[in-house]
Amino acid sequence: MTGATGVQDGECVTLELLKQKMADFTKERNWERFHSPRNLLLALVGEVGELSEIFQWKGEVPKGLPEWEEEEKVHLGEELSDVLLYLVRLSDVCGVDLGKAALRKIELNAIKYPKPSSE
Ligand SMILES: Nc1ccn([C@H]2C[C@H](O)[C@@H](COP(=O)(O)OP(=O)(O)OP(=O)(O)O)O2)c(=O)n1
Repeated sequence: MTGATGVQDGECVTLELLKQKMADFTKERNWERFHSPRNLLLALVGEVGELSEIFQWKGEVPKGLPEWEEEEKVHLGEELSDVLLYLVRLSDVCGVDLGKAALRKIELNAIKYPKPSSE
């Protein structure tokens, strides 16, 4: 089953697929002129603000969000997606391979913050 997403159940959603879908979405609407690096960065920051609003005034919430209504979780997924999609698109228009850059950064993090030595 692919449902509305075009992705098979159990199939991994790759950054490459999201990048291609965002590129197609933009081209089909002739919006490429709006998707400049600066505009995308501002859009990304705006969506981070919308994501923050969901948690605003709630205080600390337990992992898994057990007390949240389904509707709130759907909304959370939408705002997380907006952030991810603008990040993927920003990386693309800047010519940065986000997946490779992120893997490299994880390596750098591991060097900067070594595992505790076993006693
Ligand atoms: N110029 C644009 C406008 C929108 N989008 C895409 C990327 C985001 O995933 C989503 C953002 O759409 P909206 O600006 O309508 O923001 P919201 O979906 O958050 O709506 P609202 O701000 O009304 O909650 O659409 C895009 O790629 N380029």
